[in-house]
Amino acid sequence: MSCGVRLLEAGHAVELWARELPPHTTSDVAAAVWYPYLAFPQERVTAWAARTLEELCALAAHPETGVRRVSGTELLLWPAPDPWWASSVPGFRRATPAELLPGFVEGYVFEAPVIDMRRYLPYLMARFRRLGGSIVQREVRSLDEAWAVAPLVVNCTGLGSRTLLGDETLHPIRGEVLRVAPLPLERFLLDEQDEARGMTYLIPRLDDCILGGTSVKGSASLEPDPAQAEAILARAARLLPEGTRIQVLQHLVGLRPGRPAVRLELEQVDGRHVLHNYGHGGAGVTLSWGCAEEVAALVGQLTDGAPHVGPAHHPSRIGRTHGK
Ligand SMILES: Cc1cc2nc3c(=O)[nH]c(=O)nc-3n(C[C@H](O)[C@H](O)[C@H](O)COP(=O)(O)OP(=O)(O)OC[C@H]3O[C@@H](n4cnc5c(N)ncnc54)[C@H](O)[C@@H]3O)c2cc1C
Repeated sequence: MSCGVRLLEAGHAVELWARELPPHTTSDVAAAVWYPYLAFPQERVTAWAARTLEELCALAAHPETGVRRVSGTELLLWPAPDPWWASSVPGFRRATPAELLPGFVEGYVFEAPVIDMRRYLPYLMARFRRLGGSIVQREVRSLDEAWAVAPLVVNCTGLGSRTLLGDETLHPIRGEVLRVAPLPLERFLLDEQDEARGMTYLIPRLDDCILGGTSVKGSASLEPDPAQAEAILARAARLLPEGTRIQVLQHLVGLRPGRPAVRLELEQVDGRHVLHNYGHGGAGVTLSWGCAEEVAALVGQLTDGAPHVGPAHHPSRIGRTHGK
């Protein structure tokens, strides 16, 4: 959706094809807080994440986008150096002892965009349509279907590329979160260091709170696991004032598109072009605008940078997003 918006803004004709639409995509399940997690390689991810951070902060000025800037703390059970993405986050600092909860020895304090996907995805779809883009719900079984109607395809099918392209480096990383009624919590809290215990995140939003989470590589089941819900609740309770009542509203499961490296590259097949943009792991929202802008720049280079303003006689399809 971000690619579609940027391509339309650059004057390309864009039609988006998707097998599932919100609220039925992986992106709908995202927690979603800006945080580079399980996405590689570090250098490209840092640049995409930094650019996306700027864009999300700008969107946070408009409440209808569902994006809000929230401060929070990542709690550490044992000392650790600054995370590699720290330099992307203005105001990143170490927690003072008063900001730590019992049992934690250190922490990072930072402000990050929190994106309420139930609001954000409809906002993006409306923005995409207002710019002249069209959305068609359909499955693509082979890129030939898209090339049949457009010279250039942008492939943003996430985990779908495993079947579509036979990309076996792409794998599901199953994640579960709970959407719960608002909690007495103004800041987000992250506690992800102890892998054996499992990661914990509490993300307050305007009218609910997201509790997470899990991360199981290779598991492709979308069935909510009640035992995981109990475990998430127990981990969250440790970070909340004693006796806090938690009312679960929804149990969500999604499959992160894991890959050793995000695939953002142009491929030429028998003289036809496809621009891949998939494999964003646990950070698809965090990298979205940075990647979209790189895609738009590559499309610009392919089309000699010439904007394609006005009605397209032969609109090109860009993968899930199509453009010219
Ligand atoms: C529990 C959980 C928590 C997460 N939390 C965060 C977070 O806090 N921050 C963050 O940045 N990220 C988070 N993520 C990761 C994030 O959700 C993903 O990285 C992101 O959703 C990937 O986006 P995408 O557009 O590539 O894939 P998707 O959202 O899966 O979209 C792919 C689209 O392609 C379509 N498609 C696939 N195959 C085909 C086909 N053959 N034909 C036609 N259409 C097709 C699908 O129907 C869908 O519309 C989380 C994920 C999970 C599961």
